[in-house]
Amino acid sequence: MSNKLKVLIKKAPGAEDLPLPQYMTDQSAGMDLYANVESEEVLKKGKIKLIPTGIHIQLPKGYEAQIRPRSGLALKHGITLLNTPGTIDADYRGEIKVIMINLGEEDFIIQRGDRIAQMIINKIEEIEWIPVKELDHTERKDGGFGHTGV
Ligand SMILES: O=c1ccn([C@H]2C[C@H](O)[C@@H](COP(=O)(O)OP(=O)(O)OP(=O)(O)O)O2)c(=O)[nH]1
Ligand SMILES: [Mg+2]
Repeated sequence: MSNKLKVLIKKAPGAEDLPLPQYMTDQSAGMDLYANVESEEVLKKGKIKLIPTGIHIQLPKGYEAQIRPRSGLALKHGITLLNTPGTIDADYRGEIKVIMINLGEEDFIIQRGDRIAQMIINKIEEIEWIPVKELDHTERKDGGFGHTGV
């Protein structure tokens, strides 16, 4: 057994033919997700569609998954994810779906099994608030939003 993090995964009914999310190269950060659509879906220019990926996962407590767009689809077709990065909570047991939006000039066809997005698993910190009246002084103070120039 490798020392990689083990994550339980279950295919959605009818998605048995789709591959599990996959790293496409040796050191890819993201695993590509596949479209679990019937045969094809048209994502019309300017429109949003929720596209299922055919997987349910059980992340260990203290982890999240992020769903991010694929840059090739963004650059070539103006296809991105509306809520990027999408957040998959460790207690979510539903099918992972992606909110796709077509910002390109043409309608875009999503075929069953197309690689539509990528998923990154991260460790997260659960925090507890400590309410105070004053915070630490810094040089920046409340400067932000380009206060150092652009
Ligand atoms: O791109 C996404 C984003 C979210 N989810 C699922 C997993 C996630 O754990 C759940 C809730 O997501 P989020 O917290 O972003 O949405 P919300 O609007 O706050 O819904 P909720 O009130 O259910 O938390 O929906 C997806 O399948 N795809
Ligand atoms: Mg939420």
